[in-house]
Amino acid sequence: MANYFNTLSLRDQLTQLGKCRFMDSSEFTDGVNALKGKKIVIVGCGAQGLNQGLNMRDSGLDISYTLREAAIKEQRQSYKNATENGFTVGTYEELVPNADMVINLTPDKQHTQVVNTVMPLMKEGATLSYSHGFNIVEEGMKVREDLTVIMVAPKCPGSEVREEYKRGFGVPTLIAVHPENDPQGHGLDQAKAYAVGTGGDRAGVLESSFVAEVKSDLMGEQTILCGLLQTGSILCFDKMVEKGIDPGYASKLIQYGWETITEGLKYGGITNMMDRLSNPSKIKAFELSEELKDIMRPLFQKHMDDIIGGHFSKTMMEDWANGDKNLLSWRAETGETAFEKTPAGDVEISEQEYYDNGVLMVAMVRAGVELAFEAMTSSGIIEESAYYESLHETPLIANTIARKKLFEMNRVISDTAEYGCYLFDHACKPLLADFMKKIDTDVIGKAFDADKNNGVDNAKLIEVNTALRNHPIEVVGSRLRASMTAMKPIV
Ligand SMILES: NC(=O)C1=CN([C@@H]2O[C@H](COP(=O)(O)OP(=O)(O)OC[C@H]3O[C@@H](n4cnc5c(N)ncnc54)[C@H](OP(=O)(O)O)[C@@H]3O)[C@@H](O)[C@H]2O)C=CC1
Ligand SMILES: CC[C@](O)(C(C)=O)C(=O)O
Ligand SMILES: [Mg+2]
Ligand SMILES: [Mg+2]
Repeated sequence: MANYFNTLSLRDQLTQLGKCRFMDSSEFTDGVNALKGKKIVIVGCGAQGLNQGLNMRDSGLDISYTLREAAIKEQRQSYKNATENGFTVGTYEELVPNADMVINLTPDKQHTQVVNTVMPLMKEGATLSYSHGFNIVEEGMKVREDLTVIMVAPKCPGSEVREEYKRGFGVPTLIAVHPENDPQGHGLDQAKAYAVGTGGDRAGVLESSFVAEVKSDLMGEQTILCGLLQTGSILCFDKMVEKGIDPGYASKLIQYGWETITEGLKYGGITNMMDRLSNPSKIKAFELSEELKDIMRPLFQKHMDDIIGGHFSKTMMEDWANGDKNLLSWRAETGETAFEKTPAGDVEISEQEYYDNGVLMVAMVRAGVELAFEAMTSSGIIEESAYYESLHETPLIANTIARKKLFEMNRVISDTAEYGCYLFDHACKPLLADFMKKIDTDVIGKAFDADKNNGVDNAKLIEVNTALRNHPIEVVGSRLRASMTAMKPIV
């Protein structure tokens, strides 16, 4: 199998990378009808499998789970997830031959083996679905010609797919039909019905391509969504402790701080997040973030280049072949960091204090979101898609850190995202070493405007506000958020 993207002509690469159409809510009036009464069998019952299945069943669809035999026999967690929630569970032989749609929600590393096992059992004309296109795009999986191949990719961790659905909202979702596999021409209708089933249509659906999803998803998760939140957590915690801030306070400020400040981001973009700071703090956060952008830009660009060219997927697949040696040692290393090992203190931190005492965190979020967006859009990824993969998803990942720190984030995201997160973190920490030497508690741990820093130059403030409000991510963001009328608050 060869990297599918690299086999395309430049013209086709650009067409597929740029495929992205924000769908109007009127296109979903048929609801789940295209899948109503169809037998839908999900392979795997982990982060995405369980939560998508719960939503789709609540939306009136017929969902059951197929697991590998050992998982059923040993009653593993995936078996418990499915049976304790009242779903039918069966082996591949029992459930796949009758399925109208098979949804592959196993880890990306397993896709070639899973698809090669399941495909011969699938009935003529059935549909195979993915939630991430790695297997098709990076590994070049060829699927039987009579099968329809679609993708419904929630831009969010599985846990939040469920939480947002229960709140009456949903998560932005990319849908796509693989151009090589749409023999009956009904792939798009099925993908739309599936997105309604998970609640994705309430938050916004992009009709995209496997290629655009993979390249943007990998970029978002490696950089702003997971990589920078990990780097920022570790660096900010270590700095506060070095400067004498109580470790319990520092731990709490970071664990819950990302969630609190990015809630402002989710509602009103970077403008609103920065507006939550006092004017002197906002100017300071702006200056820090400009400096951070200059330092980190080459790293963001390298990640984008490695993703587009296939170097990232090649090296990750080498680690798969090597028994996940890097992934497992990096995971263990993360568990040993002082931030991870220091429990949040029993101290009250008000919502506003997370902003006031977290100026550096706000600066990191602004820098990371804008850099990821800029790197994606300059590589041919459309702005709407880049917005979801940077700004919109950051709060959803931050929610997982609030639950159980980096351990929880890395547990909930896919193994692919976790690998890329560590890769970025290892390159980013040394890059920020000199920058961090200059950092003191006035921008992390204490309020910047507490005593002497409480005046502003009007001209400077106007310049900062203009720069923030006119960034292209703010322009596309305010348009997209206008359609998210059912968004519900978290904190
Ligand atoms: N995690 C996330 O939030 C997101 C994930 N995605 C994508 O969704 C897909 C699923 O990822 P995710 O939910 O993280 O996966 P998980 O790691 O949470 O899911 C693991 C599930 O797959 C099963 N599984 C593992 N290995 C095999 C195998 N060899 N054969 C059959 N079943 C196997 C496990 O069952 P058992 O080991 O018990 O047999 C378990 O049920 C991926 O393509 C990912 O990129 C997309 C968006 C977000
Ligand atoms: C953030 C990573 C992700 O792409 C996701 C939750 O959307 C993943 O692969 O887990
Ligand atoms: Mg994703
Ligand atoms: Mg991903």
